[in-house]
Amino acid sequence: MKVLKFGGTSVGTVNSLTNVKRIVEEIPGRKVVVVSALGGITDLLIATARLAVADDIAYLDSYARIVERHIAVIDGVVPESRRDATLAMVKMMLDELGNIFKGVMLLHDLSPRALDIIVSYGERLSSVIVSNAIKGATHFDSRTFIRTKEGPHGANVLDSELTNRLIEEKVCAYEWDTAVMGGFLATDAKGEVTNLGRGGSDYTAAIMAAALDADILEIWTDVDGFMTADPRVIDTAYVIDELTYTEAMELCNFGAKVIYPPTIYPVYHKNIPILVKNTFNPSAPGTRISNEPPHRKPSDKAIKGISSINDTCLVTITSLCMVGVIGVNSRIFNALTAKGVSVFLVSQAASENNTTIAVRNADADLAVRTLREEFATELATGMFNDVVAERDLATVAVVGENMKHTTGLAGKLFNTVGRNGINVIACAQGASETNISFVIERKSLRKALNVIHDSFFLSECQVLNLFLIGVGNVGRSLMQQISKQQEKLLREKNLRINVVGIASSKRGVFNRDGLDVADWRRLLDEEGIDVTPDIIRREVLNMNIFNSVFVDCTASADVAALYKDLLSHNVNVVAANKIAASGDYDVYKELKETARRKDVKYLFETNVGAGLPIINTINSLINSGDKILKIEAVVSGTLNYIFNVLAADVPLSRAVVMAKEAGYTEPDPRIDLSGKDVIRKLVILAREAGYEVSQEDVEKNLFIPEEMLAGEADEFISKVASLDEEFEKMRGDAEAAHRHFRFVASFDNGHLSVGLRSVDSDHPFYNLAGSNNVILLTTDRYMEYPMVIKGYGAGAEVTAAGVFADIISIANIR
Ligand SMILES: NC(=O)C1=CN([C@@H]2O[C@H](COP(=O)(O)OP(=O)(O)OC[C@H]3O[C@@H](n4cnc5c(N)ncnc54)[C@H](O)[C@@H]3O)[C@@H](O)[C@H]2O)C=CC1
Ligand SMILES: N[C@@H](CC=O)C(=O)O
Repeated sequence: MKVLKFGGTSVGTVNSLTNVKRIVEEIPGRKVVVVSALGGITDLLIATARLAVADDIAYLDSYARIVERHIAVIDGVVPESRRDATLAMVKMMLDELGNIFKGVMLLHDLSPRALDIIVSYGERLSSVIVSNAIKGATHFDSRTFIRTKEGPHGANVLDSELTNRLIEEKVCAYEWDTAVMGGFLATDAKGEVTNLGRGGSDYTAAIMAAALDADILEIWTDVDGFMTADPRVIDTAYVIDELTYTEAMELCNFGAKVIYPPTIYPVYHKNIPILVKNTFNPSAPGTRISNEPPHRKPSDKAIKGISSINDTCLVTITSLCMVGVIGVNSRIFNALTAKGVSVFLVSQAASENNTTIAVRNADADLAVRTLREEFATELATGMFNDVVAERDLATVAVVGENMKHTTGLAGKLFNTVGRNGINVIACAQGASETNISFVIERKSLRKALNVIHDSFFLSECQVLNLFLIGVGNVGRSLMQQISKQQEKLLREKNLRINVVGIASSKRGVFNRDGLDVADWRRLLDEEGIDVTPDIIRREVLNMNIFNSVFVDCTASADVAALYKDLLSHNVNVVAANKIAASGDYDVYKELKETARRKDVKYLFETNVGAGLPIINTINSLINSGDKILKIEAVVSGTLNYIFNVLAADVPLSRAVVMAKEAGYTEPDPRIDLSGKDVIRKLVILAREAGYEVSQEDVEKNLFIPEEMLAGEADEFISKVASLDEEFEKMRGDAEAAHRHFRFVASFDNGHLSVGLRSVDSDHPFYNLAGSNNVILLTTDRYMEYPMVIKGYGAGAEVTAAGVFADIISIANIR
């Protein structure tokens, strides 16, 4: 036999009721159908009662809506043959209800008992309608067999013994094929109407399933089953196919509202499985909850789901005198129990110096007052410190039976949230190891849920959330590459590149759900806001999104100045911009140190040699114990290109324009022509090789007169033309002598220099075409034959590819 429970959304409309009718009528054999009130009716009943007691005549309109809703569904789902009889029954109940509202208004009295009676009409009405809608169904009035008694703090609790006996007498004793009854409803020993609490229809169904030894309890709702996390917060959350009773209990005790927590106890004792199904998608398999799901494998994910409470206050009691004193915790809990304060998390360090409890924000004042009263003497004598409450927090619970004995799980969990800048304020893990709960600031809840979901492979993919700053040559190329590669990375590497921010120097567009990079121009124009670097910083930090990467494709010092703050807030930084890595040494060190401390990345591989693997190679050599003794390099794509294209008919001024058009130069080409770009790169190389050097330490042998560099960038090209003749002569002489000009950077025995050199055909720099770069690294291990890295050293495509590689390296994919 099956017991099926249909919630308010399932019986809320003619359409959904039609589904219910179909689902039930297709089931062969005996079944019990438990229904909630029509969706929204319980709230409407309460609201109408409140209007009535407040003497507000608007209660009549509200009551009329209740009447209309019920009549409409009868018209829509009850077969014609039973429609009049059903209407008559329902109208009689609605008239009674109308009279009760009238009484409430006249008496100005809405006692809890009256309210219980009023809300009971929801299920009484819906069950009569459903029983008449379903072919061959028999209606049972659950008030006659679900019995409550008074529990702690005057609450109604199930009298299970009596209820089971009454079910035998009032239900089992009769012949029926389909029994339909209202959930939630009950009566007490005096015959007064009571109920099983909000959500109690699930509980009624579980009680029936246990009493009747059903084969299965089916909870029909409006979702496909238990999800790995709240899908409103995590768009990659998915339905869990199987859960144990413990896992389901842990999840729904802690925020997942799929089933009412007490539902699990009665069926758990009888080992009756629960199947959570979607009335609106009956073919979906749903979630099966049982003692030992048949398909569970040891290789299953350790974490089955995550749930959370967005409403937490931590109350802490501290004293150095608590150590070893027996009974402090017992006093805390007894005092709170006496006041009906529910505690859902407890944390006490082994030092016993303090006990922290988590309560709902609404209970916080009462909890603090209660504990201050309980420990009044200790507080007065200063033995105990004042009781403190920290509000506006959230609790996250990760749940899974496979967590048991999965070594390193808690470590990974806290590391993951910590790397994303989320501070864990309190935590608790029971020895059963099926739940790790921790408390964080409420504003970090979304980020925490996402990052846990992402990192524990509950999500089908890893996510990197990118802010792309700078939409010039490199930035645009990067967007094209991302747009082209996004789908493949997702498909083959389970890596989702989610661009959540794009900014030019003037406009920025930000959206945590992701932006279409292919459409960046329109997005900036139509949906963008005016930005400055400080606004960009605010947008990034306010979004507070997990696994975030700030990608700087500008040459702006103001943008580079944001890195420290971003890294401090656990935002990874990938920079094509060389300003930070080559500027003030202390800043460079601090950025690296901050990244290390915050366990995020500060990557700038493209700062030297664009897409060539130079910085990573130096890092690998150093980390494996090598020592860089000497660096000789041609690292200006622009200058190398210029010296390669100079010809009788291509003067210097033309070559500079060509380099700019090819996308090799810095936004301001004077940075290249003045040698500054090479100086920056040499400093970065030496620093990465472990030397504390600055741009001032570089000996400069430059070829553009200082005075030509003054003024505006645009004027520079026309000024350069005055050097054309001199350069043509130099070029002619070099050609005649079979020599090539190269602008060489050198680090040798601690000495840094840059300068123009002419090299002959024996020199390794002689054959260096186009904008190519070459780096010779002489190290302890590469002494006789230096390591050579050579290839394209500038250009939007290769640089963007290098930036992209830095970004991807932040994700843990292979
Ligand atoms: N082009 C190349 O071959 C290589 C370039 N790089 C570096 O990449 C960076 C970008 O170079 P390109 O794309 O060639 O230059 P670009 O001039 O084409 O692009 C820079 C972009 O940054 C924007 N920008 C400036 N200030 C900004 C701000 N405050 N906020 C947002 N955007 C801002 C500019 O409007 C411009 O669109 C530079 O730092 C350069 O040194 C590094 C390696 C190679
Ligand atoms: N302007 C630079 C670009 C790469 O860093 C160059 O010419 O090398």
